[in-house]
Amino acid sequence: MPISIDPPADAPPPQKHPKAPGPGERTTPHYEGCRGCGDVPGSLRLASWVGEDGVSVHSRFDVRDEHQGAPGLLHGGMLMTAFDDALGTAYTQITRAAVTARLETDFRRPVPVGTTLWFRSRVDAIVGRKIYVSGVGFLGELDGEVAGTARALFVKVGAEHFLRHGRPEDLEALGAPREVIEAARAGN
Ligand SMILES: CCCCC/C=C\C/C=C\C/C=C\C/C=C\CCCC(=O)SCCNC(=O)CCNC(=O)[C@H](O)C(C)(C)COP(=O)(O)OP(=O)(O)OC[C@H]1O[C@@H](n2cnc3c(N)ncnc32)[C@H](O)[C@@H]1OP(=O)(O)O
Repeated sequence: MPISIDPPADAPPPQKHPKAPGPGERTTPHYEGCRGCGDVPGSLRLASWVGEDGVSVHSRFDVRDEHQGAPGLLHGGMLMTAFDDALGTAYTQITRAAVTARLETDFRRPVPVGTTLWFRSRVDAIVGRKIYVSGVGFLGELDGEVAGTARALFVKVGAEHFLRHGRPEDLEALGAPREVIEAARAGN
């Protein structure tokens, strides 16, 4: 039985981080090696901007041949990747690193190759380490026909999460401080 990811009704509205970009500005990838939003081979190259309200985020994903699952159609897992990244980008405007604990996606319309998918994502609540985020994906234009919807729970983690489970060389490429990389190499 999955644990509920319904946001608590009485949680205060999330406030954007003071250093986050303002309305209409492009967001930066959370990690250049990310296959969702980084500028690397195999990436979906999701691009995101802060919404008019300064808190929500909208994102663009151009669906290409390499994203097919069935002939001429977007793979469902690729759509989930796009949602994961779009929803993740929404929370990074508000708070520090967190990882996806649960991601629920409803697939409402098939998405043909050549489509531009647009997403609107917002943080619904933050309670302790738990970040509740939801989003909608639209065919062709923001607020166009709905291709899918998603909800996610992200759980805040510290640097030790990446040190313990990731690879030192990736931390190095990220420009992490020397002591962080050495600790990772030593297995601490
Ligand atoms: C040093 C350099 C650092 C560099 C950082 C660079 C980049 C940052 C990276 C990413 C973040 C940035 C942006 C995000 C953008 C894009 C999205 C991509 C994100 C991903 O692609 S990320 C990969 C996939 N992801 C995982 O690889 C997670 C694997 N997993 C775990 O690592 C653990 O599972 C963890 C940590 C999640 C929890 O473990 P834990 O031991 O810390 O905490 P615990 O289990 O106590 O859960 C705490 C509370 O969350 C509730 N909870 C937990 N899981 C739940 C579930 N499934 N459903 C409902 N509720 C759940 C519990 O019920 C409890 O709730 P309560 O406190 O109320 O009891």
